[in-house]
Amino acid sequence: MKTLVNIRRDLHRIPELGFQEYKTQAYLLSYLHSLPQENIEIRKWKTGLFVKLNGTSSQKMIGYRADIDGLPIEEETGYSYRSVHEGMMHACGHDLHMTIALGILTHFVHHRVKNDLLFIFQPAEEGPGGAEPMMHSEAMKEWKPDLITALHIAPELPSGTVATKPGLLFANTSELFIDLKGKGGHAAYPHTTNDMVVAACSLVSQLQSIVARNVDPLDSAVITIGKITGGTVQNIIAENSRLEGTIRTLSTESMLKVKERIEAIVKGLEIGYSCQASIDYGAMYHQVYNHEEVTLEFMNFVQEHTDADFALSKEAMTGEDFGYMLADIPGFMFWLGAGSSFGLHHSKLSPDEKCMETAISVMTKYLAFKDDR
Ligand SMILES: CC(=O)N[C@@H](CCC[C@H](N)C(=O)O)C(=O)O
Repeated sequence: MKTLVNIRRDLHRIPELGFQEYKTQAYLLSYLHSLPQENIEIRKWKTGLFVKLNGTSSQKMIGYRADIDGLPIEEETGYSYRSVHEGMMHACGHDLHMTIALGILTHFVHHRVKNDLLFIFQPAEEGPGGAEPMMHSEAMKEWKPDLITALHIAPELPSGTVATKPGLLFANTSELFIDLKGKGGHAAYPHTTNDMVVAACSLVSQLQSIVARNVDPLDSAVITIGKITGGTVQNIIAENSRLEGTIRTLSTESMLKVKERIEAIVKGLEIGYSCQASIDYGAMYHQVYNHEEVTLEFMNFVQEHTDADFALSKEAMTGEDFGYMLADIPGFMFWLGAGSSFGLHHSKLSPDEKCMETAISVMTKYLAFKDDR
């Protein structure tokens, strides 16, 4: 049997983007098939999996979700087990999330509980979002959990720390794609063109004013443009440019306000730069809202019945489509400290693998505790 560390490293080597997690799914299936099969039911869903462990005398179904996709980042960790997929990396800890889920699942294959347990290996968390369509799947309709939980690694917290809070944990998100089309031409004749590199630069600056001047400072919002492309070569004025980004807000009102302002600014840009613009909001994620009672129970449980250090979280501007699951099923998400000096979405993210043992110990104890409640 492989160790958890070996499993994590195997998965780390093969990061795949959303809905392309074929090798990952095959790896997970091969591991699951190596376990005693008597009480396991497995259903594939696109590149994800639903894995049900049948309880001994089930009254309830408890769900545990792990996301499985990687990011389009060229890894720079220097690990001997670094990604073998060029330009892709598990830079958000989903390799650890999957390994932890397998660790919990394996424990309960050998130590059965009364409740049914549903492990959800979900594709495309980074985009375009697997949780919402998974919620509408046949498997989820038949195996809908009564309670659902998930974790996310937190590189900035000491390894093994468990952190969460009742209520709002993660922001509402919307992707943002803006395409600009003007008039290209010779670099030496700017007066005959409408330069879309200049328009894109101006737009990025104008977008900054929305959070600074249109959103209530006590109701946080973020607009990040993570990628700009435009033009063809150094001595041609660009006819096209494209901005790619994301919007984060703590309230839905602010999300609407931000979008309204983006649309007004883009209209102004069209007039000012004699160009055409189009806006696409891509994937939007529901906020992650932890159900009060069950989250408080978990927080007390961690402090009273486990060796893990507990910290009370603040809201974060990260997004997570697990929010869609929590919108329909009671439950909670928590951060798991992973002690890395490089953060999420960084090419050198190096989580401490020992945090996986803590998570498995906390969750196996907690799920056994929930068996009588
Ligand atoms: C935990 C985490 O980092 N999640 C991602 C989710 C991204 C959603 C979507 N692609 C977007 O950019 O809005 C995050 O960036 O917070």
